[in-house]
Amino acid sequence: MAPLPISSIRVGKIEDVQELIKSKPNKVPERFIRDANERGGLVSLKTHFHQPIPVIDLSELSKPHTNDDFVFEILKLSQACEDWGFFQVINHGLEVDVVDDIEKVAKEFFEMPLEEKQKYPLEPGTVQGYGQAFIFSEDQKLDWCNMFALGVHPPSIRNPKLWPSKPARFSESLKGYSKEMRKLCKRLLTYIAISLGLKKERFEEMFGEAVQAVRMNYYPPCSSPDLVLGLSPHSDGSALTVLQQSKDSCVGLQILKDNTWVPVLPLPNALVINIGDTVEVLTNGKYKSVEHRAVTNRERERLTIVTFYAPNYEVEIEPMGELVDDETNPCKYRSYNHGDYSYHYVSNKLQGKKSLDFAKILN
Ligand SMILES: COC(=O)C(/C=C/C1=C(C)CCCC1(C)C)=C/O[C@H]1C=C(C)C(=O)O1
Ligand SMILES: O=C(O)CCC(=O)C(=O)O
Ligand SMILES: [Fe+2]
Repeated sequence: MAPLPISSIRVGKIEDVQELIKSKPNKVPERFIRDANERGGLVSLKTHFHQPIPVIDLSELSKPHTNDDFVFEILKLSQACEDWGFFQVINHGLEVDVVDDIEKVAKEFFEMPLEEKQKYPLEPGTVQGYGQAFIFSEDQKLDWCNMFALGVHPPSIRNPKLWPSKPARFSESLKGYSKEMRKLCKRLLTYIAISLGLKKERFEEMFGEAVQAVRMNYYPPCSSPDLVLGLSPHSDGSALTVLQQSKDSCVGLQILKDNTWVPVLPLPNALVINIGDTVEVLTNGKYKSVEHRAVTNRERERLTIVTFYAPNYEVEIEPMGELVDDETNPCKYRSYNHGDYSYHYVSNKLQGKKSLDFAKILN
């Protein structure tokens, strides 16, 4: 995936949010203040009383496929993917140490002095390094977030200059974590295949050597959370995304359902999974990538660690034949190369589900 021509991109000064709040400004700088139509929006209050995002128990899915519990959980999974595009998984079997450790090193990374973090800069037009991605003009609003993103797998997408030497355990920890996340994504894709009535290896066989990237998002507290956004609304370009929220995380992630922003309440030891654009295309829209965003908190910081899992850049993507029917369910997306989609995705600002227009067949 070729980088964008950096010289043509003028992004103006991108202030580091952690540094900004150290000076305790009495007003949020203009560049972070969202237009009225982007702020707040309708937020569902229902979630304050019950938990609407489906919860999938992976221990039920470890049972023999003929077991009623397995079948019941697969049905729940299929409903979750169809109706929400999001679900949380519990009893995922990930070692506590692996999960805790990445959180610790990520925290240590963001707590380092700015000069240290700036040794790994995210250059305009790229998506790896420390800073803000998806900024393409001087008047584009900024997210109330510092992020650090790295390509992890295959090793050819790694930029070794951006893998930090401090904290000392960072690289080891990230490699160990990514290995476990890769296993989890492969496992989830087998269940998703089964839930669609496909053979369980269907996605893996198609994906080749899957691309995997990690993005660590650090949202400092904001004195006027209603004026800013932690992360702009978007859907993920991946096939599947796994989001880990730090132990003491407050609510921050919101998903757009029926025109309402629904907060995702963090569950202890759970991971949030969402369907990315690639699975939406492969399933001909049966499972949808859902628009989501992050909001900030007046008093509390928030840290999330996000894994994007996607097909190899060489792979041709199109709705799977099994899920298309010329009469009853015609093909809604054209065929394209996943490397081209990745390039398209990272070359445009985050703007809801706009990226997918790349693939939609418009009638
Ligand atoms: C800041 O980065 C992102 O939010 C992001 C980028 C992911 C990537 C890297 C950090 C390294 C190279 C590969 C890749 C583009 C995946 C979001 O990624 C989405 C977009 C696509 C496409 C995807 O698969 O995940
Ligand atoms: O931090 C969050 O809650 C959301 C992160 C996210 O959507 C992303 O990094 O793609
Ligand atoms: Fe996302």
